[in-house]
Amino acid sequence: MAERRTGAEAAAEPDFLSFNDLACETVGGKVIFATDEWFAPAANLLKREPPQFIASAFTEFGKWMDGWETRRKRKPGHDWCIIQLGVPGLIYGFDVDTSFFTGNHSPYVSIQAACLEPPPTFTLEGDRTGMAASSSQIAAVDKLGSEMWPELVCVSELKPGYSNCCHNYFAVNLRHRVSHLRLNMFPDGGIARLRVYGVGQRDWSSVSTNQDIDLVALTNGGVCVGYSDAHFGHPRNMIGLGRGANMADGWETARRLDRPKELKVDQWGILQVPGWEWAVFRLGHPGVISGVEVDTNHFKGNFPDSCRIEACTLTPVEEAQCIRTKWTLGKWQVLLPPQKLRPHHRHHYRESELALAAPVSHVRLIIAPDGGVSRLRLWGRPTAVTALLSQQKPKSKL
Ligand SMILES: NC(=O)NC(NC(N)=O)C(=O)[O-]
Repeated sequence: MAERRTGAEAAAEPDFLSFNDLACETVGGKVIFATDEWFAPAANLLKREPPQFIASAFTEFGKWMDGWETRRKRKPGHDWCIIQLGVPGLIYGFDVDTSFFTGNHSPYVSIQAACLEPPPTFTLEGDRTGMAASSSQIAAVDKLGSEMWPELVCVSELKPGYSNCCHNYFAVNLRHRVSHLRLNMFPDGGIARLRVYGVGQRDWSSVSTNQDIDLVALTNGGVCVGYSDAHFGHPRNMIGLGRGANMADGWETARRLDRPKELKVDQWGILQVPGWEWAVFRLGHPGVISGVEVDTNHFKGNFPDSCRIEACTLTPVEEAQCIRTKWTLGKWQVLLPPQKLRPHHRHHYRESELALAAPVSHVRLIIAPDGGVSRLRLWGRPTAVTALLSQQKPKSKL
């Protein structure tokens, strides 16, 4: 479902919301332990879809709620759960979303983190509504010592889930790889979603430099670091796992208002328009790109007329400067020259169609004039970072 936001809402949002949700069920995130799931199971915390409320929905345990909701505690202690991230990595911030929990939201939370190698093997299965942790689950989870994990969010008050204030954002400063979280609610109550915004960190030592890999995939550490418009869908959706589930699982901009009243095309059939939309990604690892896929899956009446891709190499300091200046600076070179696009179609571009054969660290997808793209795949080989110091040369003049 598309999340439609007002300009004021977007302006109040922290920068870390552009990063990937490392805990989402669609990237393999799962809840492996929860003390109590009486009213609604903890697995709901990681659902991709925005929370919903169905006034008439009840279960045999109480009101059906789209989140994690425990029973009103009548004994000492508090409720907590352990979440295994789908993509281990660096965490920049959280959104503890209490949507629709009013009168039953958790008043306080804290979040602790650890990097567990190898990950614990226990898991929760099936519909857990009405359940509580069994003694064998408690014995298994006790071995993790999660009570002592470092705190990323100290005990903090939550706002109830009224539509204008249901997001509780927490920025994180720790720069260590995290694979597991412990979410504590004090003392009990409900939380609709936990979004864990960060950048995946994979172990590149196991990847051969002769192996083609999708360098921009979120599972490989790719991340969106800027965009012009995300009205109906955020560009980070394009680097998610597998094919897009629906239109909401892609990048979709608003219709541009500067489109001419009467449209004209050039000799290659590409629309002549004054404006375009763009999204910039940092690759999970710098590399030479030898194959591109632009997938307009589900975008049938709203696919872009054309796209092109540019690339460059940036140091972290240069990237920070570009972000500060909203990407008005840059040293972009053409990777994929303008291409006419088709609706609901996977477009593949081979090495011979690409214009750059040097290692790059960042790419910019440009669509004209506007529209939706479901997935962007950039196949290539990771290069040693030292290779980036060699000069980038365009393959041919375009
Ligand atoms: N009406 C309610 O939501 N009550 C209870 N919660 C659910 N889900 O039934 C509660 O006491 O927190």
